[in-house]
Amino acid sequence: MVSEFGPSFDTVLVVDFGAQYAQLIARRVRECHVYSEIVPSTMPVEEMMAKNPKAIILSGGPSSVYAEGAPAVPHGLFETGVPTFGICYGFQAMARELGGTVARTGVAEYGGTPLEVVREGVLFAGLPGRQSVWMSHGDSVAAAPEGFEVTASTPETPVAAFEHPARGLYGVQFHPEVLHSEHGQTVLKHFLDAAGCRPSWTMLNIVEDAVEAVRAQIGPEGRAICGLSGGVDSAVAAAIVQRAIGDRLTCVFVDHGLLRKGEAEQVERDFVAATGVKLRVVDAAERFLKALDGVTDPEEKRKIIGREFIRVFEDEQRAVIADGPVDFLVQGTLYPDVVESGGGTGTANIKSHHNVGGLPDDLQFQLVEPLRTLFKDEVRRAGEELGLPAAMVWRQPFPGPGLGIRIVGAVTRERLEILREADAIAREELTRAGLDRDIWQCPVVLLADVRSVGVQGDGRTYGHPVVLRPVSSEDAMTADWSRVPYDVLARISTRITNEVREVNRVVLDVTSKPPGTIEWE
Ligand SMILES: Nc1ncnc2c1ncn2[C@@H]1O[C@H](COP(=O)(O)OP(=O)(O)OP(=O)(O)O)[C@@H](O)[C@H]1O
Ligand SMILES: O=c1[nH]c(=O)c2[nH+]cn([C@@H]3O[C@H](COP(=O)(O)O)[C@@H](O)[C@H]3O)c2[nH]1
Ligand SMILES: NC(=O)CC[C@H](N)C(=O)O
Ligand SMILES: [Mg+2]
Repeated sequence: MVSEFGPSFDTVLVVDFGAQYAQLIARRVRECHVYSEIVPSTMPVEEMMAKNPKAIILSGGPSSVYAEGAPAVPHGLFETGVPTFGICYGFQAMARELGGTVARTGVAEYGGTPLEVVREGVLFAGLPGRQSVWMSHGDSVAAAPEGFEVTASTPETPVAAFEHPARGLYGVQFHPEVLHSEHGQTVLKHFLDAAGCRPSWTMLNIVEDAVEAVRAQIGPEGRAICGLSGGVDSAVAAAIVQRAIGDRLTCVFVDHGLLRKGEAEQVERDFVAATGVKLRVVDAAERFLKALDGVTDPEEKRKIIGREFIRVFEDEQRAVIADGPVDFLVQGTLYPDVVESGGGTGTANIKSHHNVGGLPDDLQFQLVEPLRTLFKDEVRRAGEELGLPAAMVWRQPFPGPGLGIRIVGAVTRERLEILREADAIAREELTRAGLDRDIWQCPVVLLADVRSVGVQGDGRTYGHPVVLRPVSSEDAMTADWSRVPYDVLARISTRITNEVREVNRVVLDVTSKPPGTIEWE
């Protein structure tokens, strides 16, 4: 914003090399009260300079810097004199561009890694000499460019951070934007301070902006239906749209047969009570299970579920048409759904979220997605502002494709029943132990095509394992496995093997994200 007295806040550009975390970097900058926006790495430097950036951050990315077609540092960027901070791929790209060397050393680092600060310099000023950082890389900087000082290393990566303060250039191999990097936010803040960014930007009221935007998109006569799942994202999206267009909104809850025990009843009861919104409940189990018959490939499952959702919404579109045509479909899509579905610039497709990458090509609706640039915790804050009940705002996420992507193997009614029982026990025990808020979510996964031998009641069993996947996370982009107390795990295991006949083994998933994702499919 520029007034006659000059700009009131500074802008930081995040140059996106196809990172999983570009939006997260932008958000961390906004948390420092500095305005930030993401630009593609293909944007010409002149266009970037037109935005008058006070600082630039080069993001991570999936490519290898020397690979054919790898995104390059925008031509002429380092000649602009704008202070620049490279992260992971951005760090490697900076090193390479300025005459250092990058190599595939054969040793990758994923997840929590101990970092040793060898010189505080600007980035690590006042921070502990040893700290844990979050890594996700296969390439490494073998030699820093001339004039740069190496400031940190890890056991596998001798050059884990470098800087050239006189030129305003800084870089780290780790991901400071990820909360699991102990002092990441401080490192970022040190860069912003060094670049002279003033902490003068405060977030505009997300909710009011969103209501206005929805009103403008749908217009004074338009009607919408909203896919409502009982989860927080669709609840907040529905509340925003309800504010914008009132009773021209109809919510549709789809029971696809892949829900958890008691879920359909609970959503129907609690949601209407809390919001007073018009709700239609559709029993579509038959059609989803038929479409999924024999399908084992995760992406195929996701695409089928995404398509069937839309077909149900189209049926509903016809069913409520009496009040006037319905052209808009509201979804509680969040930024991570978009990123993981490969929706960023050059971002890899990790999995097609049913509501993004799983949508059919012949979609008859215009999508209304008021939360598309936000993260879960921002959505929760919006929900609180909208006055939604705490139980709804703090509900653990549950994926739209439901138990369909928690059965490794084909989905059948019998397998769903087994998983539903095991899942209900795990949820009950975690709630009883008071862990609901500590744990982001705890998928229970049925390894339907795996069998193992057990001994129960002195007899041999040949049953299936289930996996417990409790994770802690801030926004599902990264996660760590939750350290659930052993006695709680023991109770869950005993109860599941006692009460669910087909399951004779319970295993715990102790993988962070990355490298694992939260759901198994
Ligand atoms: N059973 C369902 N019926 C109707 N729409 C659904 C259903 N499940 C998911 N959706 C739609 O897909 C969107 C994405 O699902 P997702 O699970 O990411 O969000 P959510 O269920 O609203 O929140 P949460 O992430 O907390 O579970 C939802 O916001 C909603 O619009
Ligand atoms: O609505 C959804 N539709 C989907 O297709 C989908 N896939 C994963 N998830 C949820 O997203 C978060 C991140 O999950 P992953 O680490 O498995 O990608 C976790 O919270 C997952 O439960 C989905 N939600
Ligand atoms: N997260 C990243 O930016 C990874 C950078 C690069 N692709 C590597 O593997 O080293
Ligand atoms: Mg959900």
